Formats: sequence, structure tokens, C-alpha cells
Amino acid sequence: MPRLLSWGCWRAALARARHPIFSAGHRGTSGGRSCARDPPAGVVELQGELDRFGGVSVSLAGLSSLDRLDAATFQRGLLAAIQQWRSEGRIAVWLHIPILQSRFIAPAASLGFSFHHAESDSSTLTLWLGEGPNRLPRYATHQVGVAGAVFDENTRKILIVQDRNKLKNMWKFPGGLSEPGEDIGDTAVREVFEETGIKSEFRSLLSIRQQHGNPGVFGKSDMYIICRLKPYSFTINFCQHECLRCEWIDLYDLVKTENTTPITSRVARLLLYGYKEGFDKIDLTMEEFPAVYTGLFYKLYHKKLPENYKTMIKNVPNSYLNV
Ligand SMILES: NC(=O)C1=CN([C@@H]2O[C@H](COP(=O)(O)OP(=O)(O)OC[C@H]3O[C@@H](n4cnc5c(N)ncnc54)[C@H](O)[C@@H]3O)[C@@H](O)[C@H]2O)C=CC1
Ligand SMILES: [Mg+2]
Repeated sequence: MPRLLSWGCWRAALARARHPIFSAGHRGTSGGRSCARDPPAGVVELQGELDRFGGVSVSLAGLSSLDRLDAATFQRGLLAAIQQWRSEGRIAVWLHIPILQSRFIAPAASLGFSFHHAESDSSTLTLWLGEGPNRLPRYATHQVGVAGAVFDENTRKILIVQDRNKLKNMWKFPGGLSEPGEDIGDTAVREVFEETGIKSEFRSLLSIRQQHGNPGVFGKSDMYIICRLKPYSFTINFCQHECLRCEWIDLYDLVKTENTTPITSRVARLLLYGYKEGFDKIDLTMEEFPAVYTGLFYKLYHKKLPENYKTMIKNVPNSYLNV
């Protein structure tokens, strides 16, 4: 879909003029800009990129001419641009401000902008212009932690650690926070290797814990996922910074011990059930699918689906379904 642009051209006659002026332009219906096609030197030209919801996204990055702009002048210019975008019926403005231009945050806030989120080098503020209450989606709501229950079926041994820096040192599965863009199984394998030195491969998802109000998660909720991993190295070489202890113990001993967390104890019992009666009883297996967005893929986790259901044609006769 073509990317529409809504031009907010601020005529900031910088440096030379006594009173820099702004005027907010916009994309004319003919698709041309209402601003001068070749603005004179020193004009700050801001591209507000339209999104598919009718919002305008404006980035201050790369506008070196803003370096000499004072906050008050910026505020006047932004006010003019907002009035322009409001008259065009835009529903919101997303303002992306590089960390070194944070002096523009307060003027924007005085015009009603509020923080949406920040990354290491920039913050994003939003202003709702639409009818009724603000309908913009919030930023991330959860942190994702992933642990690996590394279980060796041949010896019935399970790999456990005691974390350093924890209030109570109880036995748990090695694991940690997922990196941006990292698959769940990859987080589990990586964190197990980093914390214990054991190499493993992903087998399935076993459990998902959702916890709200977790201290130390910056007010976010916590999604803690435990995966079943199969080891292919056995010599422990654990990270002294993160762990106090790391051992292979018999799965029965983990089921029986008191010195563990409830979730670890429950997943140990789940593993024992799978070990005794078949892992298909407990596994959420993973399958990769092409996403509707070209070139992207996603991983789907669910109980094993028999092949005939996977390949069943869409208009299957009711008789087949015994309905
Ligand atoms: N089995 C259980 O019940 C437990 C579950 N979890 C879950 O595991 C996930 C996180 O795993 P972790 O092993 O804790 O993460 P991790 O393996 O990624 O380690 C995080 C590291 O960052 C350090 N750290 C955390 N906050 C810090 C701060 N504010 N300043 C300095 N250092 C800091 C920690 O000491 C730790 O060394 C979460 O989803 C959590 O809910 C964590 C502990 C126990
Ligand atoms: Mg950890």
C-alpha cells in the first residue's frame, strides 16, 4: 500500500531572522506539498508519515537544523503543525525524539503530548487528536522469561540451578529474559548454555506462567515459559556471576524436594508424567508457518495434531465428522 506523507513544513528561518517563524504545511489533495517546493536555506522541513490508522508519525532524527532551535520556537512550530494535522482530520501524532534532542520533550508535553515508550537512543511521545477517548495501543505489557528443563531420558537426570542475587536460593531450572526478536526455544537453549555450560536442543513448550506486579519488572507483567530441552553435552561449567550451584539430579528427587519453587515442582511432576506415559501427553510442539506479511514467519505451539487433521480438506463432509 503506498505510503502517504503528510508534510508539515515549518518555515524556521533560523540563525539570521530575529524572530524565526513557522507555518505548518500539509500534503495537498493533488499530492503536492503546500510548502514551497524548494524551501529557502534554513527551512526545517518535517515529514509527517501517515500510518494506516490516520495518525501522523514525525521523527526529529537527522534534522540538524533543529540543533540551533530553542524550545519556545519549537513549541510554536509544533502547535502550528498540530493545528494543521487536526484540520486534516489526523487522529494522532507520534513524535520520535532522539535522546540528544530531549530538550524538545517539555515543549511537546506542554501541548498535550505524553510518553508512549523509550528505547536506548530515542523516546516516542503521542498526542491523541481523534474523537472520544485515546484509542492508541499501549507499549509492551510483559517481559518474557524462558527456562529450560533439560531432561536426560537415558539417566532420568534433570539439570537445576540455584540463582545468585535471589532472596531465597531454591532449586529452579536455568533460564532468563528473552532478547528482542529471539524465539522462545532459542532463549531457553542460550540461557541454559550461558548459565550451566550445557548444550541442548529445544523439544517442546511445557508451561506458561503469567504473573502481574512482579517486583523488578518495571511495572510490567511477567510471562515465564518453561521448555523441555534434550541435552547433548553433560559436563557442567556454570556461570559464577549468575548461579550459586548447578547440578544434575534424579527427576524423582526434584519432585520430592521442598527446596524449590512451586512452579519448578509442578513442572517436575509434569515431566515425570511425560517420562512415564509419553511426552506427547505434555508437549506443546512447535511448527513454523509463513506469516501473512510477506517474508515473515512465525512459530506456532500446540498439542500434536494428527496428520489427517492437518491435511483434512476444508469442505469435509459432516459424515466424516460424525456430526
Ligand atoms: N523458578 C522461578 O520461580 C523463578 C522464575 N524466574 C523467572 O525467570 C525469568 C527471569 O530469569 P532470571 O534468571 O532472573 O533472568 P536472567 O537469567 O536473564 O538474569 C538476569 C540477570 O540480571 C540481573 N538483574 C536483574 N535485575 C537487575 C537489576 N535491576 N540490576 C542489576 N542486575 C539485575 C540478575 O541478578 C541476573 O543475574 C523471569 O520470567 C522470572 O519470572 C526467576 C526466578 C525464579
Ligand atoms: Mg537466569
